This record gives sequence, C-alpha cells and structure tokens, in this order.
Amino acid sequence: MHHTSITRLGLILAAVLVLLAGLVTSAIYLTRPQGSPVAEDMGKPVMATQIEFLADAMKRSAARIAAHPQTLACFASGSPEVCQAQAANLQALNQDATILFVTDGQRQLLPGFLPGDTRQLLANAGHGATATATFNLSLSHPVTGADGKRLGFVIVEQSVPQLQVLFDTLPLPDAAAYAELQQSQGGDQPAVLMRRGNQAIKRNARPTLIALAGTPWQIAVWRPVTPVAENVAPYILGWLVASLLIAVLVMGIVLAVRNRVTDNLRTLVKFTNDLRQQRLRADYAVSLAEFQAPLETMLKLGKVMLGRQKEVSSQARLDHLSQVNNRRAFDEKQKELFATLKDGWSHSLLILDIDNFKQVNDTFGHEAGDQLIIKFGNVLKSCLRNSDFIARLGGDEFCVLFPYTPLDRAQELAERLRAKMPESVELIPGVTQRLSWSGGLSEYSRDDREENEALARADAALLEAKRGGRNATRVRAAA
Ligand SMILES: Nc1nc2c(ncn2[C@@H]2O[C@H](COP(=O)(O)OP(=O)(O)OP(=O)(O)O)[C@@H](O)[C@H]2O)c(=O)[nH]1
Repeated sequence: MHHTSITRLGLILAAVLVLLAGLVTSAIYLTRPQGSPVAEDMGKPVMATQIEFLADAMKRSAARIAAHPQTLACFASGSPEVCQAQAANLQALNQDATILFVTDGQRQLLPGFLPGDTRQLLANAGHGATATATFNLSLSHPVTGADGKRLGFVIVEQSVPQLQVLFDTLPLPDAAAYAELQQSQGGDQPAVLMRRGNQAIKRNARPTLIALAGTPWQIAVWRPVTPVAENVAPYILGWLVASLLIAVLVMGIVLAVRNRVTDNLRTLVKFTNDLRQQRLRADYAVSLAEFQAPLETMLKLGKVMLGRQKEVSSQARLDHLSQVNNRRAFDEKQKELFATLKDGWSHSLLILDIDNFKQVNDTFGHEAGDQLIIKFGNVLKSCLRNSDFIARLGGDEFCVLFPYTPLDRAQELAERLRAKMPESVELIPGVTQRLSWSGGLSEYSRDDREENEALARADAALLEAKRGGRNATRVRAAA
C-alpha cells in the first residue's frame, strides 16, 4: 500500500490549487474585455480645423464668384475679354488659387494652369458640386443665370503648401503613435497622402478616424498597443499573490491538522503502552472527534482484556484447592526476594507440613483430606500478616515467605502462628480433626548460590521437627 504523509498531501493540494488559480487567472486574462488600442478621442486637431476653415472659405468664395455680375456676364456673353478680365481680377485677389469658368457644355472658357486633379474635376464637373483633391483642395460651384438656368461652373482650386507643415505639427496622442492623412477613393482602401510616426504599429490596431468636413480627407491615428508583458504583469502578480496565500493557507491548515492528528495518535500510542504494561488510566484526552469513538472502544476492550488477563494470571498462580499461591507463584516470589538480598534486605521462610495428613485421607476419605487442605489454607490466611506470602507447595505441604523479615523475627511470627492456630477444624459434618503441623524455618542468604538453598535448609529443619515428634518448628540458619 502506498503511504502518503499529511504534509505531502498538503503540498499536493497546494500545488493543485495554485495550478487551478493559474488556470482561472489565465481564463480571466483571456476573456478580459479587449481595450481599444486607440482608447481616447484625440479631439479635433488644429490642423483639421484650419483645413475645414479653408474649405469653408473656398466654398463661400466660389459662391460669391459664381454670383458676381461680372462672372454672370462672362457666362452670359461668353466673351473671352470679360471672362479674362474677371479671371485676372480674381487671380489678383488670391495668387495661390486657380479659378476656372466652365460652361455647362464643359467648354473651358478661360485659359490657365490646369493641374491633373483639376482636369479630373473638369471631367466630373457635370455631376454636381463635389470636391476632390490631393495636396490641392478643389471645389466647384454652379453658376446660375437670372432665369434660373444653369450656365456652368466656377472651379476654385487652392494649393495648400502649408498642409505638410500643418500635418507635421499635428499633435499625436503619444510619441509612439502613427498618423496618416488619407483621401477616400470610394473603395475600401483610402489613398495615403501623408505619413507620420512609426508605421509598424499600424498592423496592431485600428485607427481613430478624424473626418475633415468639406474635404475628401480624413486623419487616421494609430496608437501603439500596450506591450503584452505589461498587460500580463498584473495577472501574473495576482496569480503569484493568490498562490502565496493558497500555499500559506493550505500549509497552515495541514500543519494544524497534522499536529492535532499527531497529538491524538500519541494518546493512542500511550494507551497501547499502558495496556501492555497493564495499567490503564481512567481517562485519555483526544481533541479530534474522529478519535473519540475508536479510543472509547479500545478502552473498553482494553479493560476487558486486562481483567481477563489478570484473572488468567491469578488463576495460573493460585492453588485451585487451597486458594493460596501455587508453586509457580512461590518460585517467582522467592526469586524476586532473592534478588533484593544484595541490597541488604533479609527475608525468611517457613515450611509447614500437616501432621498425619495421610491418616485423614486414609480414615475419612480423600474429600476430608481436601477439606483439611482448604481449611488449613484458610487458617494460615487469617493468622498471618497481609504482607506474608502463603503458598501450597504440594500435598499437605505449605510454605510462608516472610518478606523483609530477619530470621529471629520470623521465628516470633512462626510461634505466634502456632499459638493462634485453632486446635481443630471440622472437615465434613461429624468429622473433626485436630490441627497440628510441623515447621522448618530458615532465611535467605547472600552467600547462597541460588534461592532454593534456603528452601532446602527449611526442609531439613522440617525433617528435624518431624523426627522430633512433630507439632513443632525447627530453625536452620544459613551457614
Ligand atoms: N486428599 C488429598 N490428598 C492428597 C492431596 N495431595 C496429596 N495427597 C496425599 O497426601 C498424602 C501425603 O502423605 P504424607 O506426606 O506421608 O502425609 P503425612 O501423613 O502427613 O506424613 P508426614 O508428612 O510424614 O507427616 C499422600 O497420601 C497423598 O496421596 C490432595 O490434594 N488431596
């Protein structure tokens, strides 16, 4: 099974969220409203106003010329002299302008300079008052007689030598902008008359168009598109900040969770250790609800287990008949006491053997013999101190360990026991047995190689007591 730590999970989660934040940021970036690269209106430049003013003045001038009596006379009479005189007058008034009188039949009445555009104008003169021009601004105005009949056209063409200068001083929105003076040709692509600025940016955006009223011209201005890097920067910054916040938040939560989980796991480990050492506490604190139920279950099971263990363990150490300690428990206790001798402690032991036990068995039956064993055990329990360790070694033989008791004190205790012992006990209804026992007393010695040497001395003392006629205690100290 693959294991993953909470921290690693947190890192993965943070990475996924950061990635998600990146995707969201990219989506926001890609779906952002596309700001027009030519954002603000430039306003009407001075140049445009001047050109419009010029066009308007020419229009009014053409109207005045068309209505002038001498012009009318020229058209009415068709006299070259009259026309010439009028043209000369007009030429004198405006050196830069070319004025042509054209009859309705498109016959040029006056000689004069005819630039290409003027020729074009002449060709179109019959199709209404239109203005077409390149660097020269031309327009025509109809000439009408007193009877309302159209006689022809006055064409005024004004050269605009200052146009380039005006265009060069055209205020642009910024240094990187690009501007064109265009002339509409009726088709899709207007003709470009003048250029200013960096033409490269023309590819990137649509221009702002400024129409020049009264002329076929317009000014087109391109503003540079803000570099991509600049546009992306706030998004990247936003993403980085969001990522940082996500990382801090996720790791904060993860560490808090991990700490709490670790704390609770520690409690479970402590519980397990306590269970192993068979000393469960009443209460184990867990802070996460998820751990509460399992811990309570484990606590319940642990208590049951310890109870059973204790029961089994005590049963394994208990003599089933006399209900005092059995030989195994005796051996362990003896070993335990023997180990403390090196620290200067003294322990004594007394072996007791019920006198004439075999006879009880033989006379009253095995059951009566059992009862004598049980009753003798009970008597020992009631006559000895709680700290004394009573065990049945087998048959009718018992042993009492007097922990932390030197031999002389043990001798007193043995005598006291004999004195307190009841004279007889009832084994089965109607059968009473006199209670008498022989004893052998000794003490554990640091000089002994093993703990059973004291038992052997006590046994020898017991034998002496039996040989001496029973119902007595003999002492055998260590050599
Ligand atoms: N009823 C009964 N008898 C047992 C039990 N264990 C051993 N015995 C018998 O106890 C008797 C012990 O014999 P002995 O040690 O000679 O008993 P005694 O008559 O006290 O002899 P001394 O020890 O020399 O005084 C044997 O007959 C065993 O069979 C037991 O659990 N119950």
